[in-house]
Amino acid sequence: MEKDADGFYAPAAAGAEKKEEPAAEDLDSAATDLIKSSFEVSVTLADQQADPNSPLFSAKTFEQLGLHADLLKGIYDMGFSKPSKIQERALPLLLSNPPTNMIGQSQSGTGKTAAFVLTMLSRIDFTQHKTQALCLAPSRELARQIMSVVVAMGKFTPVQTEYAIKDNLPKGASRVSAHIVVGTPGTMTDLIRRKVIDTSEVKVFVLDEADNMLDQDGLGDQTLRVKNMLPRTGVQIILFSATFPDHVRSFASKFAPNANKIELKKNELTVDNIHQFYLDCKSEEQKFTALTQCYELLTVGQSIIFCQHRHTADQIAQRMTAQGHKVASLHGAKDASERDAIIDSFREGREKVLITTNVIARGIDILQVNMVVNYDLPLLNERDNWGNKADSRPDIETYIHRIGRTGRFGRNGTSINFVHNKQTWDHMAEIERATGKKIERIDTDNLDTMEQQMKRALK
Ligand SMILES: Nc1ncnc2c1ncn2[C@@H]1O[C@H](COP(=O)(O)OP(=O)(O)OP(=O)(O)O)[C@@H](O)[C@H]1O
Repeated sequence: MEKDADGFYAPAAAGAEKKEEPAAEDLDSAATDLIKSSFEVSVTLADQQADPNSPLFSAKTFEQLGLHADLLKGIYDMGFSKPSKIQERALPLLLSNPPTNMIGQSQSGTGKTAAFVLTMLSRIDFTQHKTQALCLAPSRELARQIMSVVVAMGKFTPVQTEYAIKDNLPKGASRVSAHIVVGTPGTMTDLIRRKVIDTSEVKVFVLDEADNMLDQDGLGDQTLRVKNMLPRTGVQIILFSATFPDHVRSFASKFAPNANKIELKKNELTVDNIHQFYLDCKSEEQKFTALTQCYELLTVGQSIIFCQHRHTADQIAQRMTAQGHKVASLHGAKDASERDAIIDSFREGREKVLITTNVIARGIDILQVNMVVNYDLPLLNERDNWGNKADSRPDIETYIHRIGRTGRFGRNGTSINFVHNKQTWDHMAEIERATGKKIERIDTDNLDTMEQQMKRALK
């Protein structure tokens, strides 16, 4: 199967036909970047997959993991040659009978998607035209990406798929009989309630970004509602994430009882190939100046800039556009079709810089992204007992997921945090403590030194 420049698996021929042709100059630069990066990656990837300390290490082959021949064909067609550590450890447990629940943790970009997608595909009886696997993700962008992996891995199977995301089903659709349905919890609940999706034959229920999906302050209620509409017995529940904070862990164990567990230690939460920096700004306003100074670096590959609020993302995008830069902004206030167009265009490399909020902090896999900027550090949205906004604390999990948008599957990546006052300094120190990783200062006094320092990290 053809992989896009960024490694996104477009649904076979239909996707390829729909794609507009990029301008010739874009093609040139994309091709040069691609050749360079895939060469570097193929050299280092083999080394990393042979290093027992790497999250990409495996002692086994895909053949040894007990997968059906049609799925092996799909895997090799996607260009995978060896499993990663999480795939090697999780797949035999996931595929054994009787089916057992799984709570699986592995760092961002280490191949969790393949582990749960192969499980869904392995458990389907293709002679039955009934929905047998449901997968939930926190955003439509991630649901669409997971679907592209289902379609790519299932290319040599007769799998039928359907989305449960907003504005996607044809109006008036009365029944979905696809084997696998991937979606977001609100729409999935709605479609099951309206009996558009029949859950009576569901055998596998996957939560990607499971800690987020189970969080009682967020999507937890909706996810639980979906689970309560599934058969009481015989459903294998699979939870995956790079993070499982303590307050979610115990709920996860109740949600997926008697699960096999694969866990990370605290100091393993982030991968070493993401180089973390901070930029010392004098004020909130100086952050924007610093950002524009970094612009050349931001466009060396592709980059994602994270802001706390939608209006900040829009504002920065407007100001950068006014200065003649080509950037895109994406957040939850945009409508569904606009969101799809923006992320697809970024995946195709049409824009080099994407300014966004936490909406795409998790799961999004675009191999060409080699820099992530935390323009605002992520904050927990906490309230005190009286419902007032509590003192802000950094959101460690979101930080880990945000920086994980770069450094995918052994590639080098860089993250830059903007700090500008005592509070943001304290937040950064707390993030360093929690992840056990040092965040290095970037020297902004001398732009040349700064550029050299950053380019070294990107090599
Ligand atoms: N065995 C493999 N060999 C080569 N590439 C792989 C393999 N497994 C996964 N990949 C690639 O690695 C990248 C990251 O995989 P994936 O998106 O599944 O990571 P993840 O662990 O789910 O990350 P996150 O926590 O950010 O969601 C993808 O581009 C995927 O195609």
